[in-house]
Amino acid sequence: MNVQNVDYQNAQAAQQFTQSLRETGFGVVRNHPVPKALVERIYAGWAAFFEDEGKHQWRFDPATHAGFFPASISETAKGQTQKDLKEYFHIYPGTKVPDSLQADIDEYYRIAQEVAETLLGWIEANTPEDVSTRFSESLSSMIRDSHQTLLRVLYYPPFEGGESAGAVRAGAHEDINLITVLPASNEAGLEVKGRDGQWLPVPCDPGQLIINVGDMLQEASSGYFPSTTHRVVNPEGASRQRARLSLPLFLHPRPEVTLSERYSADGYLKERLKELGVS
Ligand SMILES: O=C(O)CCC(=O)C(=O)O
Ligand SMILES: [Fe+2]
Repeated sequence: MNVQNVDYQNAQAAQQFTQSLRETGFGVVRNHPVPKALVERIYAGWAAFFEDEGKHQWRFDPATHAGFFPASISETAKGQTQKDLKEYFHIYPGTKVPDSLQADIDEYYRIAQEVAETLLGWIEANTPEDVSTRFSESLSSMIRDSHQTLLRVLYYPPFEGGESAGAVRAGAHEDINLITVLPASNEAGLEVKGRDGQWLPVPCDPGQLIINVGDMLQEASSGYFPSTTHRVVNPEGASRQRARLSLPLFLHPRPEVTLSERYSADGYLKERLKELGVS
C-alpha cells in the first residue's frame, strides 16, 4: 500500500491525489497553501493552553459541543474499552477561544476549509461517472458555508506513568465526516490500516498536509472511496516525555445535504455520535 505524496502545484496532482484516496483512504500533499509557520505558531500557543489549568474555564458547552474537552470525558473509540489519552478543544464557525489564539486559529480554519473545497473538486473530477452521478450535489458545495465543519485542536499529554494499562493516544477508528484535512503533527504516531490488515505509519514531515476519507464520503460514493481505519500509537523512548499536537479539520456537509438513499448528513452524524457516547 502506498500513501502518495502529491505536489499540490503539479498538473497531475488532482488525479494522483484521488488515486491515493481510492487505494488507501489517505493522501499526503506538499506545496499547499497552508503556511507552515502558522501551524507551528498554533502548536506552540495551544501547547501552552493545554498545559495551564486555566483551560478548565473553557469547558465545552453541552448545547453546542464547542470548547475544551478534558481527558476525563474525551472519546472512547468505537469498540474500544479505554478512553483515548487525549484532550481537545472543538471549534466551529464563530467559536471563541482565548484572545491570543483567536486570529491564528480563525486563519487556519479559513485556509484549510478553502483547501478542502479544492480537494473535493479534485476528487469529484476524478470519480467515475457512475459513482459521481449519485452525488446529490457537488462535493465541494456540500461543505460550503457549513456550520458543522469542526476544527479539533488535539493535545496528547506527555506520559507520566499513571496511565491505565492498555490505554492509547487514539484507538483505531474511522472519521465520521466527508474528508479530514490535518497538517503533519509535531510528533509521529499516526498509523493507517492497509487492506492486508497491516498498520503503516503515515509520513509526518513538517509542512505536509494529510487528508483522509471519512465515512460520509464512503457512504456517498457507495464504498468507492474507503473510509480507512487509523489510530495514534503511544511513543517510545524520549518522545514519551513530549506532548503531541494535531489539528484535524473534519469537513461536514450542511445538515440537510442528502448523502445517500438512506441518510441525510444530519441523520448520519446523530447516529454515529450516539455510538461514540458523546451525545
Ligand atoms: O492526531 C492525529 O494525528 C489524528 C487524530 C484523529 O484521527 C482524530 O482526531 O480523528
Ligand atoms: Fe481520525
